[in-house]
Amino acid sequence: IMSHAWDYGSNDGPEKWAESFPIANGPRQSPIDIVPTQAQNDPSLKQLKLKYDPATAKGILNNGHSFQVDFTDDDNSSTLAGGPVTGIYRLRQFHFHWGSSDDKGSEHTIAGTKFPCELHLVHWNTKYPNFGEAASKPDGLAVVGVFLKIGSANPRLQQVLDAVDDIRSKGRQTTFTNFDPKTLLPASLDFWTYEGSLTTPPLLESVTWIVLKDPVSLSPAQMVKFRSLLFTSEGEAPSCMVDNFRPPQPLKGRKVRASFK
Ligand SMILES: NS(=O)(=O)c1cc(F)ccc1F
Ligand SMILES: [Zn+2]
Repeated sequence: IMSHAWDYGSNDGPEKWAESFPIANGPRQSPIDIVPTQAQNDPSLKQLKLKYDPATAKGILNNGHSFQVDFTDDDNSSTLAGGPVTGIYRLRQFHFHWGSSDDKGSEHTIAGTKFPCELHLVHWNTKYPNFGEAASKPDGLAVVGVFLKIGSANPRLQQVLDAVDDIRSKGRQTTFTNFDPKTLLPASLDFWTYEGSLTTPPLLESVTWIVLKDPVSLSPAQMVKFRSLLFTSEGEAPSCMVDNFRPPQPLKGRKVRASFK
């Protein structure tokens, strides 16, 4: 079989990942269930500073596990600073996780509540030379998580979803430019933060998670659009890209801090 073939199905799904990626049972795995009453307000947390230049949006790709919008990251045009991190982190890509029905789909949960979709904006620490190097360091990555809930249509998200028809199958990509991911964020940047990992193999324990408290909305029709993507390549028997979320992992003594009261 292909080396390190993993998926979300019943055979090679999350319960099996530890066989190829033993870190799956590590001390700082993601996602987690966030319990607001157990999060500690930390007044030392700075305001989250996000600066995104729409000109850095480059392309949109179906990678067989999700779809992602990639950004040029060869300068500090699109960055994250402040919040729980020190230094400057560069935006690399954003992607989503979603369910086959509206009652599941998010990776993080809030006191057991699942959302139909979750957005991840992936940034890497510029103290390292590139994303690949940073991804193997304990302070290498910072991922902003945003919950999406069913409600009114999200016009900004529609620009992303309009590109989905061109990348239906695994391996398809197309250009995607002039997009400001800040328009996908809620009004408030209140967040919870904890030390965790990538939520897909290789599950590297290099992520400072910054999960926004407030969700943004999308319409049922927009949710259906996510579910029109395929895990499979052209020519393979089609398999709908749905339920591409890892369930919450053990906290193992970690503290979740809140930027708000
Ligand atoms: N879902 S995630 O934000 O943890 C993630 C980001 C990457 F860049 C690569 C793998 C991942 F699983
Ligand atoms: Zn993700």
